[in-house]
Amino acid sequence: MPYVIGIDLGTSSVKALLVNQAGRVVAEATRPYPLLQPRPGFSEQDPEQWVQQTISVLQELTTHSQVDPEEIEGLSFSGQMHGLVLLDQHFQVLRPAILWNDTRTTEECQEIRNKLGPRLLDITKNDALEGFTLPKLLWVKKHEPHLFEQARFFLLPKDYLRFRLTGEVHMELSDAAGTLLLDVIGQEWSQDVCAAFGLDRSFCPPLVQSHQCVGTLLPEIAGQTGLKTTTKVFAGGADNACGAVGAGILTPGVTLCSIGTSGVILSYEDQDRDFGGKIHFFNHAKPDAYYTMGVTLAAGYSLSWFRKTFAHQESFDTLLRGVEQVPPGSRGLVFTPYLVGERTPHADAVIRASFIGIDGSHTRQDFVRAVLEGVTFSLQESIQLFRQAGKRVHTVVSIGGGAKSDVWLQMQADVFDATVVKLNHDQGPAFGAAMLAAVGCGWFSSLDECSQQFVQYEAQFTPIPENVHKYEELFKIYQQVYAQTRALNQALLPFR
Ligand SMILES: Nc1ncnc2c1ncn2[C@@H]1O[C@H](COP(=O)(O)OP(=O)(O)O)[C@@H](O)[C@H]1O
Ligand SMILES: O=C(CO)[C@@H](O)[C@H](O)COP(=O)(O)O
Repeated sequence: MPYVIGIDLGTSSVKALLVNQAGRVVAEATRPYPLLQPRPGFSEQDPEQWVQQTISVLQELTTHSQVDPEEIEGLSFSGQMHGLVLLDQHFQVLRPAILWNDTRTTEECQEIRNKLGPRLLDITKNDALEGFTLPKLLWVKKHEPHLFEQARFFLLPKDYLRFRLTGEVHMELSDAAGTLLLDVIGQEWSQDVCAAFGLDRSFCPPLVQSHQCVGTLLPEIAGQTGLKTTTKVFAGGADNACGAVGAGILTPGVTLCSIGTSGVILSYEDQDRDFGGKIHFFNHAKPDAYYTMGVTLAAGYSLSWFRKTFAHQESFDTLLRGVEQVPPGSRGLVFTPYLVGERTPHADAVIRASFIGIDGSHTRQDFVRAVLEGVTFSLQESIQLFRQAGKRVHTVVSIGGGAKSDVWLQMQADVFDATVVKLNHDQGPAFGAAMLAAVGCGWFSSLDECSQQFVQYEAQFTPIPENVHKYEELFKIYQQVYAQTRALNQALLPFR
């Protein structure tokens, strides 16, 4: 039977899935890599680690799965968005990648808004936010001119990984949408934006569609991974676009909640819509389609930060043990997840997280539940924006590491007041990447057709009316914390 591989280059780890023609996951492998935080607000990774850990997960898939590598027809990618990988004329990486959750670029964002005015929204469909790629380019130009002088072009994380596996340089459309250099509706690099910031068009790599075949594996990569030089490589998509594909979000109606390092609420759009930059608007991995999205910067990261800081050797399952016994509201403890600043609905690089209401009787379980609740409230702020824009949010497909916990899934149903469903596997974006490879290989004529066979839901969580009511009250309290801690965090900034 033929197989495909989906690779998700996440922020905490790379995951790879081996998927058969019936859409079943027959093997999976994961390898972590560290987040480098040299200064508060800085967030970087070493692209070489992405490459080496990907080779390692592919090796594991071919070694442990018993599948003949000849039968693995193709592979594709999903990747953390917006990260800047700067390359010189010899394709050498010039500095560590600056990631999506890095907030050093507030000044550059203002410069972009000032220079482009309303054209920014017309062309790119988005506001200038610290996480996006263009502000990062301008930051390097200003603060590291000696490096910028050597730069010939830039790539995004999974596009760099694909380049290292194939030797071919491209950027894929759904990810290019998050650079602030793309004309999102025209689906081409914006000459206007490039010119406004003195960037030569050759700085932006050739654009490709998600399901497009861009080459095959380099001989040394085939040798190291156990795959074949004939394995076809398809472009792939932004992790949230791939998460939507993997969750079957290919028509309007159903909403996506993804809790990875970030947290995302996403909704399919079949045409251009104007949200005034309040939520992101990007190209989907499905041709000529789009999606809207609100982002919590530290969603799963809030839980992993808590674990690293207060329960270092424990698994997430152990950490979460007993939280179902804690009542909604964590006995009067509220957490806001602003560990690295925030995006939606408060685009604010200075705000930081709080626990409000700590009582001498609170236990660790209360704190853990408060973290889960705070992250979920933050996602509810995006759901509220969607509902205010006239969208009906009645069913939410939940994916990402956070969907591994049934307690968290039930909490999502109660806070969102919507039915929450989970997939029959726990790897949404990697599965979406595998679907792109399946369509690219010609197994299906479209992603919609592939989705009918591949996407299956396993469990459903319905809102518990009593909890919905409690969370409505608690959400009002949660929402006050941002405004009430803003000035305090401004004052604390010099001490960070
Ligand atoms: N068993 C679990 N229960 C609840 N949350 C979990 C569990 N395992 C992982 N997570 C959460 O998922 C996050 C990682 O999700 P993942 O989708 O792998 O992220 P990324 O794609 O950014 O690397 C962790 O930071 C953690 O908060
Ligand atoms: O910045 C965004 C979306 O705009 C993030 O969603 C990144 O794409 C990272 O994703 P995860 O690693 O959390 O899946």
